Amino acid sequence: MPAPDDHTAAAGPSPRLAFLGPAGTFTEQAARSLAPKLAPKLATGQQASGDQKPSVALEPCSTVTVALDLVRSGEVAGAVVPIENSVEGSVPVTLDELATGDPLVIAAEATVPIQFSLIARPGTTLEAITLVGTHPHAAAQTRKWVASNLPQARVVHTNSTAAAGAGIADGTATWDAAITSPLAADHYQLQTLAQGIEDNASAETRFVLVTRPGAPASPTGADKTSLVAFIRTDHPGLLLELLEEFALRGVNLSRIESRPTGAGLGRYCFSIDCEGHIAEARVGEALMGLHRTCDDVRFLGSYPRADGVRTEVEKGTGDGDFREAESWLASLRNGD
Ligand SMILES: O=C(O)C(=O)C[C@]1(C(=O)O)C=C[C@@H](O)C=C1
Repeated sequence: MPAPDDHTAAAGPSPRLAFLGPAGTFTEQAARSLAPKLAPKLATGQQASGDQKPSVALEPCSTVTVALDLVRSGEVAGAVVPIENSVEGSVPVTLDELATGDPLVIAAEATVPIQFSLIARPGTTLEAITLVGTHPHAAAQTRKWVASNLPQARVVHTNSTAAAGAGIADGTATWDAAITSPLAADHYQLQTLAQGIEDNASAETRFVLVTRPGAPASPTGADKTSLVAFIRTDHPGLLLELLEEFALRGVNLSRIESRPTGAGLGRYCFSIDCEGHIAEARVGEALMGLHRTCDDVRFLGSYPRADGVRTEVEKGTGDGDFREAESWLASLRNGD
């Protein structure tokens, strides 16, 4: 179990929220914004009147796997982990952890704009840097800047961006500089050698709040549903059939990607986000269709979209349309 940082620790009965740490990760920023969703009454870090502790205690973890295992074992109420970056794509470890092991669900999502800084011990010059530490997603998002400004340097991957900064601060790092969030420089008392070094200035990462399974929050009209479909047998048109379950019911997909199941070469599952809530008929019917035709469907939660964009319900696919069609069918069956 990682030691909580002093700025995040809290004693007593506060619910605990794990996140990919250490302090200063982008995930910590997301965890702070998602914490109120775990304990809706009080926000993280907000001191209640008198001596009361912050409502949610943030628990930095060394990896996504460690954070999610703490949720599975019940040691924490939830975990915030990165799932998708607008430049580098999905975070495979998160998709795979959610697709396997004891079931977990997504309760909420948040997006964080991503800007990177190059940080090092005070006095370090760009010319002196031969090794740079950072998270693989951050390395991919700063590749061009590093090639132009640190052509002599090699990049080594760390568990998170802040872990690379922490390593320099505590003297355990083999690297001379770290690519981190701008906040990490202050936290680890390192010097910012360059800021805004991201190759794409509008990059953002989506983070999810993961909990043990429970009833999803009520529909808001601007929701997303996540699931993993494990196919039965590979055959021509399989992906088309899967997509048809959604298309026929007017359900728009916001993400679909195949991931290996680990059972052998060519054995894949599909990780899917679609617009809408499982409580809505068209989404429920699409899931039932998948349930009938797939080997297994893992429901990963229905939760409000971070961007608040309301789902456009196509004509003929609203809950009322499904109800009307059902009563029409019943009347035919009853001979009315
Ligand atoms: O290392 C961090 O600071 C993280 O929060 C992880 C993470 C990621 O997994 O993509 C988050 C956002 C950035 O894209 C880089 C790294």
